[in-house]
Amino acid sequence: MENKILSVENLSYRIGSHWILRDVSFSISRKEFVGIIGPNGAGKTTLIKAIVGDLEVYSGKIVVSGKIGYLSQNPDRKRDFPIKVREVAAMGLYGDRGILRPFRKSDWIRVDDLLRTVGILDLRDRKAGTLSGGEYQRLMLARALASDPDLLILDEPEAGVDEMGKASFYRLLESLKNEKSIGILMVSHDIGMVFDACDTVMCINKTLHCYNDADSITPEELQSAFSSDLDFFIRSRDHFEREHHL
Ligand SMILES: Nc1ncnc2c1ncn2[C@@H]1O[C@H](COP(=O)(O)OP(=O)(O)OP(=O)(O)O)[C@@H](O)[C@H]1O
Repeated sequence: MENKILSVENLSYRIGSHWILRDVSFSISRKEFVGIIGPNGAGKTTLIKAIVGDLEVYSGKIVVSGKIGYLSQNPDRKRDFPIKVREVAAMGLYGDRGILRPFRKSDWIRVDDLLRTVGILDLRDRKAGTLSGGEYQRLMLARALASDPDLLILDEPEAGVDEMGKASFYRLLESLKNEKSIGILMVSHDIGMVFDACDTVMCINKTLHCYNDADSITPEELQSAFSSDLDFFIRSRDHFEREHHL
């Protein structure tokens, strides 16, 4: 498909004799928001690492058609580091495919545009370490957007963010997806938000247990993925029943 920006075929990864991922295949298109759910230790972060190029040896094939913007799990955050919000966002313009020359005025205008897009332009001169969890998350998003990615990957972006903050962050992702015509792949433990915000939900537990429209996934499919995490399964089932008025 022309719109496809990520294709993963038969991805397997093991450490010694222990399989972390087995035969995982899926693809993502532009304007598709995919949520990855699964119990602790299911291999979600490992899958992301393989896609962003942080795993050295795996079997299978991963094809990315374009650039990736990546928000890692628990980004390193030093409260006393004296660097401004604007400067942190500007770092996204450097890197492999970024600029390698001194900053120009037009670059700062671009940085301010990004901060405006994520809703924190008024904080641009604050020290990054003084931001709240939700504000910092938006700053990381601005930095990831700086390279104009085709695929945005987020690993548990909701850590330390309250319910209102999460909901508005997911709305922001939804609008970015359409405005910039990007694909989004997000790992999350917030099952309710994933079912509400994502177009497609992927349940993983070493293997792919389901990969379908958020509206079509059944409790049985969730149970097969979450059999080792009963609490997570019950939350998923409760959400499903609420959504389908059972
Ligand atoms: N470098 C490593 N050495 C040994 N085991 C590892 C290594 N990296 C990951 N693992 C194991 O691989 C499995 C999958 O880890 P991964 O971090 O991908 O899970 P996850 O689904 O993201 O979990 P969580 O929801 O808890 O963040 C876990 O059992 C983990 O302990």
